[in-house]
Amino acid sequence: MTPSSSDLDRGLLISVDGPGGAGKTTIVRHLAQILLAEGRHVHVTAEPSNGPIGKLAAELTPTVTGHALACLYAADRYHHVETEIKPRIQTGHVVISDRYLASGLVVQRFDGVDPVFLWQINEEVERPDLTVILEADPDVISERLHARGPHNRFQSPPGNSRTETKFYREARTMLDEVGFPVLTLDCSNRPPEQSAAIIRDELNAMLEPADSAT
Ligand SMILES: Nc1ncnc2c1ncn2[C@@H]1O[C@H](COP(=O)(O)OP(=O)(O)O)[C@@H](O)[C@H]1O
Ligand SMILES: Cc1cn([C@H]2C[C@H](O)[C@@H](COP(=O)(O)OP(=O)(O)O)O2)c(=O)[nH]c1=O
Repeated sequence: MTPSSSDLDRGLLISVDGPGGAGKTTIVRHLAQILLAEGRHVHVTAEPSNGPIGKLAAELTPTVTGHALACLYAADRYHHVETEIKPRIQTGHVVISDRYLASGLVVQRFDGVDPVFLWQINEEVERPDLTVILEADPDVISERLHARGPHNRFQSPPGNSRTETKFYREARTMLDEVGFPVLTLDCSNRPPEQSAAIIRDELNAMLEPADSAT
């Protein structure tokens, strides 16, 4: 489907979450290229953000755990929304965030934080127009992580990919309950450009009813 000119001017927030090594950063890059080629204004961002709280969260992730780290990531998310995400949405950009709310509902569970607490500290953040949750066979993820190298302490222990997939499924259930649009995408066997094209198609399908109603 070809987007209309009103689609191209509309600011949106898309988040891409999923286990470390699933392919988030790679797919975000391809999605941005596709949307830019269609004439959209695109802004790619990530969490932890580049702002002061994001930098602190990244720096403290190896040593700070549990509720304190969960609150730090949530604080970064609110600051990220106010200083970077909302201003870009307001100027008509499609903002693509490599990790966002769904990661906030999942990662700190490895430190034993209750998912209801995680929801409560995140529930006022900007609602994404589309939350993409990547899934991949845990053995495929382990291979990709092994080849790339783990980025953080949550990715090293064996079996973590399997647990993380389960946590993301539970996060999806929470997001479904509050009516957030979620696309779960298995990217075990798909090339990343194909996953990006599926996300673009989902986005266009979501925009269609809004446009035809005007
Ligand atoms: N669909 C894919 N098929 C094969 N390898 C992939 C695919 N997507 C990503 N990779 C590779 O897997 C590794 C992890 O990808 P990355 O995008 O960094 O994941 P994430 O951001 O989810 O941690 C990288 O080396 C990347 O090149
Ligand atoms: C957004 C977010 C990230 N994190 C952590 C997980 C990772 O350690 C780090 C993001 O690292 P990153 O390099 O993006 O991991 P990957 O690309 O392999 O997925 O931030 C949290 O612990 N909680 C959060 O809410």
